[in-house]
Amino acid sequence: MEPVGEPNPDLLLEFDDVLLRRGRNTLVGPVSWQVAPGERWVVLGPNGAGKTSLLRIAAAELHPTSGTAHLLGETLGRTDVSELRPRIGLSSAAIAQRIPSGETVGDLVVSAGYAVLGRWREEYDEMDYARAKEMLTAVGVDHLVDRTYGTLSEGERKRVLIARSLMTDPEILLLDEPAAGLDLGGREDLVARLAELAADEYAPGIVLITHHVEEIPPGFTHALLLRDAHVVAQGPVAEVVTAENLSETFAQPIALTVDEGRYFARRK
Ligand SMILES: Nc1ncnc2c1ncn2[C@@H]1O[C@H](COP(=O)(O)OP(=O)(O)OP(=O)(O)O)[C@@H](O)[C@H]1O
Repeated sequence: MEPVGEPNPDLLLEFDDVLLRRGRNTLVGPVSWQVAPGERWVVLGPNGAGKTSLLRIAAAELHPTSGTAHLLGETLGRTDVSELRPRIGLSSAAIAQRIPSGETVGDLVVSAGYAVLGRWREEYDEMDYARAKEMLTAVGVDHLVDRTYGTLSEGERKRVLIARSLMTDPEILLLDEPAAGLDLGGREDLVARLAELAADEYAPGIVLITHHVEEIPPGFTHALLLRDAHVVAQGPVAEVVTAENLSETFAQPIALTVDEGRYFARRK
């Protein structure tokens, strides 16, 4: 076996030749990737490119088949992931599906601090609820605190999930397609909130997955483009999100417009 290097304590994520296989399929990699504090990354790629699989490794939910994944100064496979996970904020469709529809928004956000879905046997104190309210305010849905999750619109749900993933004051925030299923207004609203979060110097490092360049919030600093499990390009967003790189990533000729920090793409 290759010797495993020590993690760099100054990085949030450090992937060295990370490869994920299931049977004969390579879902990810090999990917070498580093995310430093303060960076805001967007991971872009077509359906099936391996984005969610990559994010699940970053969330300590999957271990690489080979290569090394260091997360928050720990090495996957050598550390207790139950201690690592509260330090990682994750919002994904898989989490959303597990939420009981009768759960109130307040309880749902507060329970993140206890790494459980549903409040069931736990009792939370006022400080927890005050923090939950703060997180809901940060994404503009504090007025929904007493509503049940099942009664929320898709856009409201997405924002509540982001508030939930911020509850533990994570060192890194991982958002898997937060704008999926939103209408134009909902998307624009979410992009604006994420741009605010990106500009907040106290916000954690952020990795956001999307299929659409229109969903890249202004202020995001870096991009990684994935196609067929491979990295097409990665680095500073303006250098990476280009018509040429997008054409290669999506396997068709793409024209790109950049306007006031926003990106717009169409097929040529
Ligand atoms: N357990 C598994 N066994 C075999 N193949 C899998 C498994 N899980 C995922 N895959 C395949 O791996 C590939 C990457 O999946 P992944 O969900 O990471 O892609 P994605 O880029 O997030 O896609 P999408 O944009 O459609 O959500 C897909 O082709 C998927 O079918």
